[in-house]
Amino acid sequence: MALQCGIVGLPNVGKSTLFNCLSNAKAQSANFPFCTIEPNVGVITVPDERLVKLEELVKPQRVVPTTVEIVDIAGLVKGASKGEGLGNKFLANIRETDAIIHVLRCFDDDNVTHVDGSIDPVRDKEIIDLELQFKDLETVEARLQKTEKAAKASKDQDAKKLVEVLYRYKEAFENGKSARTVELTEHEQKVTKDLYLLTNKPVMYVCNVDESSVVDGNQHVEAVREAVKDENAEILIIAAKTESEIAELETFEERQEFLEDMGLKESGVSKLIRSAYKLLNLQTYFTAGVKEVRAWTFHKGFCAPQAAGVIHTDFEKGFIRAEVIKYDTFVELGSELACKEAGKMSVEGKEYVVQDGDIMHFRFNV
Ligand SMILES: Nc1ncnc2c1ncn2[C@@H]1O[C@H](COP(=O)(O)OP(=O)(O)OP(=O)(O)O)[C@@H](O)[C@H]1O
Ligand SMILES: [Mg+2]
Repeated sequence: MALQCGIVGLPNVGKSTLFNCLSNAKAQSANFPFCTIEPNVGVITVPDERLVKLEELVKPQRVVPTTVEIVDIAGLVKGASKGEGLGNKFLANIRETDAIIHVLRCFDDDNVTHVDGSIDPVRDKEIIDLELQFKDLETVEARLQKTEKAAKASKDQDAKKLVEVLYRYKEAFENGKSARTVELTEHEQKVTKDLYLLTNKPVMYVCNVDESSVVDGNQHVEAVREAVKDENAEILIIAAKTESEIAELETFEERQEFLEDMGLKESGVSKLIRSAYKLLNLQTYFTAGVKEVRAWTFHKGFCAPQAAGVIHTDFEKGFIRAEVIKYDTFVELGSELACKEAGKMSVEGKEYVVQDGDIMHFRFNV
């Protein structure tokens, strides 16, 4: 279930720099547009304080965190949807991701070229949005051509519904709006599921700023905030270049000191990883044995057997029940045994919807 977040933006806005801070794989970062051509994929550990706490309490032989995949995609330019600047290839890369981290250049630096000659993140965002919308319009029109006639002639309600939604999408794109602004009922979602529209993917924005703007932002960040205020999307302010320098420091203490000097408690990329995880609609449950304390990723809304299947398919097939302790209770009482004795371990069946932070023990039979 490896879901991916793609880092998207214009060329030279700091995507690879950000990716480098995230991953140990050093993506090539340089001051010329189109430095990245093949997408770099990083499997990135999700920082989770709960895991640290559980380690203290359980003292296991090892601790295994959960991960999220992030892909550094090449910069898109105006005309990408028409194939400009290897646009089609890069758009295909975006289509393969499950969510978008849209990086916006919010730093002034005459030494770093901007493809459009000036710093204007709102304009930049619109360029990217437009290209993605153009591509989606193409997808929608192609689908209409294929299905419209047949849908009209048939009694198939799903097909009719599909055509109706396709027209709503078309109208949105023609008005410069993204697919995610079109609200759909459950049925409508079902019939349009296989469209895989680019502008339907969840999005968050990263304002890439200079070191001095990292706490309070700057006028570019303000402009972005204003421009996306109706999107209900998260905005993170990160000084990617500075963070990439911090990432080079040897020890955790050195890195922490540097961050504190900047006025930060934790690195921007740490926040970013957690936000990416949330954007993908992922949550974590734990297993906490003396051999191993481990974080597991599941989709929000998974029932216990599905969540068990993340560990092993046998766990799902032979699922009998799950024993669940809430994280806060575990920390409060200090051990599984104490929770059991206090009657704080619940026994749950197939219908149980697993919650973020649950400490799980699965009973199964194969
Ligand atoms: N916050 C920042 N302040 C100043 N310079 C920065 C900042 N972030 C990145 N840079 C610089 O901008 C240049 C471009 O960065 P990077 O290669 O990461 O861009 P990119 O978005 O990956 O570009 P491409 O689309 O061409 O792959 C590099 O020289 C990098 O050091
Ligand atoms: Mg790059």
